[in-house]
Amino acid sequence: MSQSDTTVKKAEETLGFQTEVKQLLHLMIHSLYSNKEIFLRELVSNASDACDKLRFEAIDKPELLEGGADLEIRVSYDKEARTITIADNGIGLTKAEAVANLGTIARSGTKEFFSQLSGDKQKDAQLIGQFGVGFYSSFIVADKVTVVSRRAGEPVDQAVFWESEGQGEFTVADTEKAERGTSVTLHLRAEEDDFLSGWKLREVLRRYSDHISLPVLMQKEEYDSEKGEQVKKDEWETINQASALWTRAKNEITDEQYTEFYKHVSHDFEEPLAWTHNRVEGRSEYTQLLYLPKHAPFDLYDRDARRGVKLYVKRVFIMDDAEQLLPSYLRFVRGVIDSADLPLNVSREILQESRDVKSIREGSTKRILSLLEDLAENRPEDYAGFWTEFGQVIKEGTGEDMANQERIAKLLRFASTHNDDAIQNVTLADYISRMKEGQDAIYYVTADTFAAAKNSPHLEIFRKKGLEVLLLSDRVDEWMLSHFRQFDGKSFVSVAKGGLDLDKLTDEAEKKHQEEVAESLKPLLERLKTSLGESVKEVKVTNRLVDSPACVVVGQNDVSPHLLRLLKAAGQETPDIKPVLEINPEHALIEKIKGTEGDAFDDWAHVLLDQAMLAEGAQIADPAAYVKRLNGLLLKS
Ligand SMILES: Nc1ncnc2c1ncn2[C@@H]1O[C@H](COP(=O)(O)OP(=O)(O)OP(=O)(O)O)[C@@H](O)[C@H]1O
Repeated sequence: MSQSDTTVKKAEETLGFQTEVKQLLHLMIHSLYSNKEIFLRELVSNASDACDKLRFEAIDKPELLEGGADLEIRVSYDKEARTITIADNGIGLTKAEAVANLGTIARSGTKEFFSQLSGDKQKDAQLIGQFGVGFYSSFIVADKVTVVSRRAGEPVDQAVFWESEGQGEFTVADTEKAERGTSVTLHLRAEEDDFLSGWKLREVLRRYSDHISLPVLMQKEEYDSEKGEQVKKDEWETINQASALWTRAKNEITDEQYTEFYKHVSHDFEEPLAWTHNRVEGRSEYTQLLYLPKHAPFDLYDRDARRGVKLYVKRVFIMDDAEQLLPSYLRFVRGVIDSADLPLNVSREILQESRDVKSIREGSTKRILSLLEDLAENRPEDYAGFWTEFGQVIKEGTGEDMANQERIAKLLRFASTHNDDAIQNVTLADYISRMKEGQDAIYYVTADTFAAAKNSPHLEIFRKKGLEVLLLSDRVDEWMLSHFRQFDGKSFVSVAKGGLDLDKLTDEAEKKHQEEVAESLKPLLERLKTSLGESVKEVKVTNRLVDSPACVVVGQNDVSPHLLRLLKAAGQETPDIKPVLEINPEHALIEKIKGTEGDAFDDWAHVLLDQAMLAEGAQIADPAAYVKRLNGLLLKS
């Protein structure tokens, strides 16, 4: 007889799953079948979290322990009924919590997650893994799941019964439960008999629960020669090490255990990229076990996303997502920090002001930076993968963490004209080692896209002179450069701003020639300014162009056009900055314009300006007028 048949049930009602749950269930059953064992990891992980939560709540309310402080997880199976049960004596669920937590997904990033699914099983399995499968993974092997739970502190008859076949709906009812905590029973699908074996369950559970600090128990078994099979005994035995992984000595922990622990704390499906495990003594005493994930979560840029690491105080779980323990630009780091100094009743507010937390944050930041430096140095391919996933967030660190700015700067990777492709793999040290004699600045161009940066007319003279330019097209770049002005004594200089001083890189004969040309073009410059009026601040001759007839630049201290566009897109007020039009005296079009008069000259002047704006990636004030003028000129030529 199965559990649901024997349980007292009152006020039974049937409710529908949230649409997203239905979608997730369907996808999971189809995509994760080859990883079906993970349901055990997820359920044991939930049971362990539930015990952690109880231990924490019991600090203030010891009565919640109801006299039983030994927290544990029991796993059993029933061959006849074809069920597996995972039971914990943790915090438990009320009926309302069961309906909310086991019927919906209320998580940031849910929408992005569903929009990224492709229908390709392997890719989707990867994505689902990153998203976190949790409790619902039970349905990979079960065609019915029954949960009976009582929240710690509630009376025996205030327990909840929850059951579902994982299709569209679930049933909830009031019931009774003598022991506090949660018991999850899986009614296995016909083809899942493998799991109905003490040997098989032990094998999988050892792998998935060895890092958990709570004991995981199973009934002892003995071979009965009369029956010719294993028989269960009344005695239970602990099948895992049951000591918190981070408290063990490094040399006693295998990579597999580190990896499993990561999956437990991060809810990630994949292996971590790297980790660092240290016991820190001195001003502040704590243990840190911190991991770098391989892939960025969906909600890396979501303000409400969960971030941060788990905080323990003397091995007692205190809170998830303790974001104060690491700076925001390291928000992707997962793991555990166990402090020996903080009080057990520490709150998020206290964390914000605590000196111990400050020293933990500083220490942990340094450890992560060392881990990244080590990765960059010794596992460059892995670092390249890391950079693709998290590089933009690391760039935030240049402004957020001034104390470590130099170390962060060395971790940065850029695209540049040296390779001319979008892969960000140039370090600032690489750039500096290739600087030309007389060059004292690090040149860069910012644009909305890599293509716009790479094809910017501002780069022409740099390409001609063989000067390398960083090609910046991440949203965070402008922000970064507003905080990060120098590296190794060299300033960052935008190639798109006025006052570009290439003097030292130009020889005397060339300079003389430029001066003569500029002098001879003075009348043309004045005519252009008169024709363009208030649309431009000034018209000048430039030596920065090679193939293009003209470009627009802003003053050295003005906001760049690219930043202006970002600000506008973000709905912010923007200063009204008029560009300077710079013309290329060597270009055939400029030669041609010189000889025109009247309306034709006006048309040329405006076409020149609008083209320069377009090449910059800017919008022009009157596109229709531009097209009309251009067509007129084309017809005449
Ligand atoms: N054994 C349990 N005891 C008490 N509450 C539980 C238990 N199992 C699940 N829950 C509740 O149900 C919620 C949903 O669980 P689920 O495993 O789906 O997601 P999760 O653990 O929060 O996140 P993730 O998807 O990242 O694993 C949990 O957050 C918890 O509140």
